Amino acid sequence: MAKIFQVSARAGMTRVVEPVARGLLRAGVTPNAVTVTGTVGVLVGALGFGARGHLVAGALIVTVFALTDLLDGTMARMSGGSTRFGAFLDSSMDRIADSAVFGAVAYWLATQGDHAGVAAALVCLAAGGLVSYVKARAEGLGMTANVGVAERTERLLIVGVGGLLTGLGVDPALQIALWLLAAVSIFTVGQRMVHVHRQAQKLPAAGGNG
Ligand SMILES: CCCCCCCC/C=C\CCCCCCCC(=O)OC[C@H](COP(=O)(O)O[C@@H]1[C@H](O)[C@H](OP(=O)(O)O)[C@@H](O)[C@H](O)[C@H]1O)OC(=O)CCCCCCC/C=C\CCCCCCCC
Ligand SMILES: Nc1ccn([C@@H]2O[C@H](COP(=O)(O)O)[C@@H](O)[C@H]2O)c(=O)n1
Ligand SMILES: [Mg+2]
Ligand SMILES: [Mg+2]
Repeated sequence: MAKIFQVSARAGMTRVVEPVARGLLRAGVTPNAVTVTGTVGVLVGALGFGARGHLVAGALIVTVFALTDLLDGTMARMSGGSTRFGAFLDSSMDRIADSAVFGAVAYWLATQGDHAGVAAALVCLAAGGLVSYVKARAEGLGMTANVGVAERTERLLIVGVGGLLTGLGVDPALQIALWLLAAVSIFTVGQRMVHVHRQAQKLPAAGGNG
């Protein structure tokens, strides 16, 4: 279901993303520059606006710059230059951006004295990081873990809608979104671990490596 949403959302964005990607390449911009710029933009939106309680502005800025994540890979593929370093940079920058988003939300809730909300944001931060770690570790061991109800796009959308609604005065939308996200993120860790376990059972035993 989550995969169907991602694939169709991505297909819908292609018409916008491809001409922009072509234009940027023509202007001499590199995919890595887009990856880094997108992350800096998310940091500004999350830490500069979201953390200070400007939730609507924060959510909108984060959305615009998070969407540039679709551009870098498209540019790399168009220029025939998808690189290992680019893939590493893209994933690493995603973790920095996600940490800033949930760190900003936790910080803002702390300034409001909402300790339960802070706890929910921290669970989202840790569980979201685990979702990605499990996949990275599985891929490092030659398996896959590209499954789960709460992949990155879904996680950003849930916190984004919650932040936007709370920013517009619909309380406690952000807190509800965070607890929901904490639950589905933990569930996704489980889904990925089961997926990896099934693959590992069919493979010969590894020598060492933890
Ligand atoms: C303002 C909020 C209101 C909500 C309005 C939403 C408007 C947004 C409009 C449309 C949504 C478009 C959806 C885009 C669909 C993209 C589908 C897709 O395939 O995305 C994949 C893409 C690239 O992924 P990568 O392969 O580069 O990344 C991988 C991924 O990170 C993996 O993560 P994992 O699943 O494992 O955790 C990694 O494992 C892997 O290493 C890595 O390579 O992903 C994206 O492009 C992300 C798209 C982001 C979509 C942005 C939506 C943002 C919405 C709200 C954010 C607001 C945040 C709120 C801040 C609040 C501050 C108070
Ligand atoms: N700077 C970059 C960014 C990405 N790539 C390649 O694209 C893949 C990710 O594509 P998305 O459209 O999902 O961002 C990534 O795995 C790399 O192969 C790149 O080469 N350089
Ligand atoms: Mg990308
Ligand atoms: Mg990315």
